[in-house]
Amino acid sequence: METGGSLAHTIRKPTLTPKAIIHQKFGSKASYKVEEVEEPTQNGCPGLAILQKGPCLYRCSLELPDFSVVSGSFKKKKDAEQSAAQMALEKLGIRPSVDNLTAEEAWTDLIARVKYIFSNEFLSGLHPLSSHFKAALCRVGDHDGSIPASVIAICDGKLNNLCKIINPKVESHPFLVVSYIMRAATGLPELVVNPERQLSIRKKNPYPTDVIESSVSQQSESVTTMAIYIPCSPERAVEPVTLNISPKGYYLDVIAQKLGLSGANEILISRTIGKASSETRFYFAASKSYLLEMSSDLLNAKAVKFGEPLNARASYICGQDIYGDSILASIGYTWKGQDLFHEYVTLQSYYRMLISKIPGGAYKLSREAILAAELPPTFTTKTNWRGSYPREILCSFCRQHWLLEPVFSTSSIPKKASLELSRLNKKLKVSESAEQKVEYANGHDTVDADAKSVGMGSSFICEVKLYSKCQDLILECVSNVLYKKQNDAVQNASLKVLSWLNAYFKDINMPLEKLKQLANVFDIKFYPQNFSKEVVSCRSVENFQHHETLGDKVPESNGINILNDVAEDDVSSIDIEGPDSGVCPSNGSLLCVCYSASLVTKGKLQKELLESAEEFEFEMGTGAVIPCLEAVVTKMSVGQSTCFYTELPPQALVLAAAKDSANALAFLSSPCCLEFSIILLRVTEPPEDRMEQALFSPPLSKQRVEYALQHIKDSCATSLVDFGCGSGSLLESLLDYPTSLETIVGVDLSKKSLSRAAKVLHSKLTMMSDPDAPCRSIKSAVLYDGSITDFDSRLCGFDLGTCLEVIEHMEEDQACLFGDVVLSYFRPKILIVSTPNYEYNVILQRSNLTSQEDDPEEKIHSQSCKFRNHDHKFEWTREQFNHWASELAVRHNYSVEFSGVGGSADLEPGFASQIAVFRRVFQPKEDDLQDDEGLACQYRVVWEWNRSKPALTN
Ligand SMILES: C[S@@+](CC[C@H](N)C(=O)[O-])C[C@H]1O[C@@H](n2cnc3c(N)ncnc32)[C@H](O)[C@@H]1O
Ligand SMILES: [Mg+2]
Repeated sequence: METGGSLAHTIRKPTLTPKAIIHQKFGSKASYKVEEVEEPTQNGCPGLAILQKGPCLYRCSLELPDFSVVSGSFKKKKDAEQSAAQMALEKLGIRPSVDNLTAEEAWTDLIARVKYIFSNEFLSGLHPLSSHFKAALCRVGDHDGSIPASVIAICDGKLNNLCKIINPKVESHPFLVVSYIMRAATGLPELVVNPERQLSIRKKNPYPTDVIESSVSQQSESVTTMAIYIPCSPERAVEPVTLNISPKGYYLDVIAQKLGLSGANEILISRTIGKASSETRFYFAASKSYLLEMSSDLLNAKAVKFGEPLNARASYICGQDIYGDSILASIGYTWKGQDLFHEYVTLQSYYRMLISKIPGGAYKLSREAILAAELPPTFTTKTNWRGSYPREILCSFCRQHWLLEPVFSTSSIPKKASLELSRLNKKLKVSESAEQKVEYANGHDTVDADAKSVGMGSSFICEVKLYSKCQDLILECVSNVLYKKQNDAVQNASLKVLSWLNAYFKDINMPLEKLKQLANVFDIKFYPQNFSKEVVSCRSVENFQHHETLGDKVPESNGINILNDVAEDDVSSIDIEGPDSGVCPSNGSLLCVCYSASLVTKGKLQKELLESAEEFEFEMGTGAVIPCLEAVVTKMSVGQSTCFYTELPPQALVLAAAKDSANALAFLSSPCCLEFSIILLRVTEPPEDRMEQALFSPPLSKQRVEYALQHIKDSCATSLVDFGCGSGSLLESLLDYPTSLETIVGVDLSKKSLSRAAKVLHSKLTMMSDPDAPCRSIKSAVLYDGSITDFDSRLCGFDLGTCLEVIEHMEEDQACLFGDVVLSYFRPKILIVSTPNYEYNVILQRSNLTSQEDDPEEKIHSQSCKFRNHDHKFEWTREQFNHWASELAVRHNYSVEFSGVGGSADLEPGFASQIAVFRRVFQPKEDDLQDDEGLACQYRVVWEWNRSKPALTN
């Protein structure tokens, strides 16, 4: 025997203290603070208000970029520090560097542990492993306590840790633990390792009868559970199997039998899949040559070579190499008691495990909308995000792929440190914008890093790093975007990593170059070698990434119009049922739909429901659902319903969604497609509108209308043009009041909004045709499709121009361009421009927070505020707005006055909506206007109404 002998030349495993590991990982970013704690002594004096002084103890708080920990109390400062570091390591998921054992000591401990496991004392105790012994002892005539070594390997954490000290390769080759256990048992005189019995170990002498009688209480009922058989050959289908375990049977024997083996002793068992508490594992035949490995050098024991080929599907799900045919089952003994725990593993759960390996799949599962949901490319707001948060998904991804917990480091940049900031800006990748401005992500929640315009509070950037269990860096993501909230920075950085990983998994054969390019897009730097070693454990996997379109393309004549892409024309052909309620989705609004997705054969003869939801919420315009669904709902208003067809998604998704996998599989054998039926139940306006309605009476939008109305009255205006009229809310409201207006015009570039505006204006104008209607003065109304930064001579020289809550929806340079175009070419007598006052957001948010969110973290950051609507490209402070408007007025010979609605000018922080009223200083001659520009007709009339001939004009 050469047990232990080969360790004589052992090199001491360098053992790092927790503090040293923290230092390696965080350097100066880890800050320790030790404080004295005076713990009151317990010598008891009830009612005494003066604390008794006890011995002086120390407590250490360790602050890391992403979190902090506080140690317990220690007599020595350095112990407190080490303890805090240890706590931090545990939080980071870094395995404690155990008890600083050398490999040699660990080997001695391991032998002792194996010996203990076979003791009488262990059998009568409560341990998942002793439950195995008890069950195995019940096998007819098997009183020698024979047990598979692989069971010991999976059930005993202590042994596993010791093996890792002996040989770190155990981390990536967990089956080596079996070899070490076998070898330890071989050296113990009281145990028998019988090569005939493969990987089993038994006691030389049976347990004493009294010990068996006192500890073994037979399971009284038989257990039936479902498992999945995954053949090694990818050509053979994955199938459900039933495991029947009789009261006298040992479940591992039953599994072995299903695998065509003689008994439990021939089985190898994988580590658990999914949650740490799960009992879901793979079972497969141990290689006959397994024992041969035992003769090799203890320290350098190699991964065992298996005779059978790799089972690609099983290995992919497990993240550990599985050989030959295998069974996936969720069964075993736990710490909770001696009863056998079991759960059904169905075909559906198999496919769910398969898709959960991929970030996009994990997201779909968290939304319980496998066929409808997509992982959005950007994190918008906590209130609008549905499903697991990106950070959560990333953490579970790392667990699934056997990596360390991701390490997040956020840094905050205080507003005062403007110098710092601009320096940092230069270091960061700067967007195309000419100014030194950090790129906006999705236009909201990010901070304009231009030092002058940083509002309040500080801003955050976040860096994420993924490490292998051996602490090799796999990838890092350093985002160049500043966020006002720490959480947003973390979520967005996580999402970048997830998006990149997702793209990779969807196209696993992507050339390295392309993968690198994609990484650049997501601000990711990855280390291809480490990445492929850890994440790409198995390349040849079926299903999720392969888009298997079953059957042929459908001939149109089948009456099924399949939405292949989401081009406007494609979607416009679908039939929408129900009256138009006028309540329509817009980007940023939260939609609630009721939907069902079914497999239908292409002749529409048969249908199988796959997935349905009575209420499914998503944020519009963020890519949170499959593109077809998003495109279709833009055509709908609340209360309407529709039905559309898409090509089949990858088979794994269909089967993960299907409740009845057998039926779904039967369907998939003939050409079919997916049918979605949807009803649009609700549209919740973006937060801006929600806040405006909730906090102002009358609502801010109404106050803006009234403000414009006052100017119409004061100036006796006869013509009005509403720049960026949207759905025509201002124009429509004006019709409710008697005014001097004769011509009203609206311009917008959203066709959808314009058609809505046309509908409401048309019905109101025709309904109000009686001579007493308030709007009887109106002679004509026109809606134009065009951009307000372009000039159109038909809108020249109007009495009044309005541009309400529009400029902030344009890029800042476009807003400035609009200012110049409108005052130099259109030249209305009066122009009213409104836009949010950024400084007012604190107030909106505060009320919003107390009413909507109870997240303490949010509250802490309530001082730092975001834009009101994620479609906003900027929001100005009063100073910025005044600056823009005053300079503009001077340039074009206008005067300007400032005002607003919501709040008051005299009370900080001013109005909620700030307004500039420009007045033309001199009257140009009619000719001047025309001559300057000639007849430019850049806008397209989309709707027109004339009182004289209303019927002719639309
Ligand atoms: C928040 S809505 C305001 C609508 C309306 N003024 C109101 O107060 O209800 C902003 C509108 O500006 C429009 N818009 C943005 N940029 C535009 C441009 N360059 N030309 C025309 N309209 C534009 C959008 O289509 C949208 O309808
Ligand atoms: Mg707005």
